[in-house]
Amino acid sequence: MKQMPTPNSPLKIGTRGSPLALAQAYETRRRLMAAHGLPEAAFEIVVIKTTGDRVLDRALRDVGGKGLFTKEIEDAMYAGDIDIAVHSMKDVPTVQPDGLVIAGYLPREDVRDAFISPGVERLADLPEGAVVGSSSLRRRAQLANRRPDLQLVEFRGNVQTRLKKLEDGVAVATFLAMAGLNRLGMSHIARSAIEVEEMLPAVAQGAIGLERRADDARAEMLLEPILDVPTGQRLAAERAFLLVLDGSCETPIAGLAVIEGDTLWLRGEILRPDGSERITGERRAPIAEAEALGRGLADELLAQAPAGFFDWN
Ligand SMILES: NCc1[nH]cc(CCC(=O)O)c1CC(=O)O
Repeated sequence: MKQMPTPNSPLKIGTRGSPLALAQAYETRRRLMAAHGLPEAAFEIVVIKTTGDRVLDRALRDVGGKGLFTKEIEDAMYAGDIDIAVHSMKDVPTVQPDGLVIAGYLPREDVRDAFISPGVERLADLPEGAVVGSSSLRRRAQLANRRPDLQLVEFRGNVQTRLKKLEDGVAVATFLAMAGLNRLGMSHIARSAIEVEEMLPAVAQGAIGLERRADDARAEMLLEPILDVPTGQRLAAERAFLLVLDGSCETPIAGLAVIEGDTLWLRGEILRPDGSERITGERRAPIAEAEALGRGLADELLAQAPAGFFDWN
């Protein structure tokens, strides 16, 4: 007998409370309802506040530690307060906590970064010395590398806060993931999408992961029909790459795998935090060798990086 959720015993879906996190949880619920022909009441959305949500006054890399957006959610999963957790995979550490597994992923959204500016159409059109806002270490390093003339200022907060800063002239442009904008129905605020050849995205950008307890047979059965296999293959290569480099969302590492027939094509990049140096590479391998592909490319890049490459200087 399959154990389907009922209004008396709904499947509890844990998420952060940000508008993007909620949109991702609703999308997950919508897909589960459609896949199983179940009513909305079979799924309960439970909002959890994380350290990353509480700390708004500092750049997150100064708070320290990994998983600033995931730890409290995982604790709720252990406690049984939630059954599955919906994550932006870009923010999920590569080392999985004991007893929890990423069951798989929803179909991946646009992987590109968005260029957002009231007055400038494209990244390449920014005038000499322009002030741009970003708190992402990856984007800052990539911009400093490509355009050493630009002035970088810290930009945190939600989309509205950032747009207000642009309106107030604090900076002439900023950057967000296209995926988040699309999921929020806000793609119109992107002035243009930045092609991946111009700015390689973060590992796992645009991918939503679904986590569950390793021994939860009901959650496993319910999630199975909504998981996207190609996204899983791409993420396997990208996350293996990231694991070797020991990075997280807050290190200057970029990586993107795409599928070409039965082959995975992985591009990767590491930068000095100040953008003064960039090491790139690419490799192809059969899909079945996704993890070896990721590790191999990471080793190749690390072999070219002098000691202290990731240190601040
Ligand atoms: N680090 C925050 C974060 N985590 C995931 C997304 C966007 C959505 C995604 O990549 O799936 C964002 C914001 C951003 O980079 O604009």
